[in-house]
Amino acid sequence: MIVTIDGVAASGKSSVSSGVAQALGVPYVSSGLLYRAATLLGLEASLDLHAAPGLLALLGAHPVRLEPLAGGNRVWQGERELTDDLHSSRVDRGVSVVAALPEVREWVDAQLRALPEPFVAEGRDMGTNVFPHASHKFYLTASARIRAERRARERPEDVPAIEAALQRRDELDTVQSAPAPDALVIDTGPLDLQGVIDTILTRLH
Ligand SMILES: Nc1ncnc2c1ncn2[C@@H]1O[C@H](COP(=O)(O)OP(=O)(O)OP(=O)(O)O)[C@@H](O)[C@H]1O
Ligand SMILES: Nc1ccn([C@H]2C[C@H](O)[C@@H](COP(=O)(O)O)O2)c(=O)n1
Repeated sequence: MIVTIDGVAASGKSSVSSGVAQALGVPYVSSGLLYRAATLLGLEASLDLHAAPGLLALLGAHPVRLEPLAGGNRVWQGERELTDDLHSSRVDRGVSVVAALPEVREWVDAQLRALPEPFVAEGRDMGTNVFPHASHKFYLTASARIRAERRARERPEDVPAIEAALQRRDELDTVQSAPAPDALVIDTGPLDLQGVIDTILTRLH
C-alpha cells in the first residue's frame, strides 16, 4: 500500500504524513529531503545548481541515503547525517533550481520507487508522477499567509518575509505541484494538525 500526500510549500505535508504514518504503523517518505540534500551538497561543493552533470557526479561519488521512519526521515551521506542541515533558508533558496533539473528528478524518483511498501510518501508529485497507482492520494493547501504564520513559529523570520518566500517557491515549483485528478484536496486552513490527520485517516478506513 502507498498513500501519497502532496501539497505546496509549508502546507503541512511532513507533519501530516508523519502523523498518518504513525497511526498506520508504517514509515513515511519525505521526497523533498532528497532534493534538499542534493542542494546542500551542491552548495557545499560550490557547484552551479543549474548544472545537472556536476550535481549527479557528486551524488554518484558520494551516495545519499534516505532512511524513512514513521516519526521522521533521516538523510545520510555515508556516515554523515545531513538531516538537520536540510531546512535552512540557504537550502530553501536553491532547492527549486535543483528540483527543476530532470536528471535530478530521475535520481530522486529512482530512490523512491526502490523503497519497500507500505509507506506514506509526501512531496509535490507523489500522486501524479512517482506513484500514479497509489491506493490513496491527498493534496494539502492553505493560504500563503496561514502557511507563513505556521512557519514563523519555527523560524525567527517575520511573517511577510516568509509569506513572500513561500509564494516564490510555489511559483517555482508549479510545474510539478499540481494535484492528481484522483487526489482528495484538503484546505488545511480551518483545521489544526490533528484535524488534517484525522480527515485522512477517516478516508483510509
Ligand atoms: N493544520 C495545521 N495547523 C497548524 N499548524 C500546522 C498544520 N499543518 C502543519 N502545521 C505546522 O506548520 C509548519 C509547517 O508544516 P510542515 O513542515 O509539515 O510543512 P511541509 O509542507 O512539509 O513544509 P515544506 O514544504 O517546507 O517541507 C509546522 O510547524 C507544522 O507543525
Ligand atoms: N516530490 C517533490 C518534493 C519536493 N520538490 C521540491 C519543491 C521544493 O522547493 C523542494 C523541497 O521540498 P519540501 O522539503 O519543501 O517539501 O523540493 C519537488 O519538486 N518534488
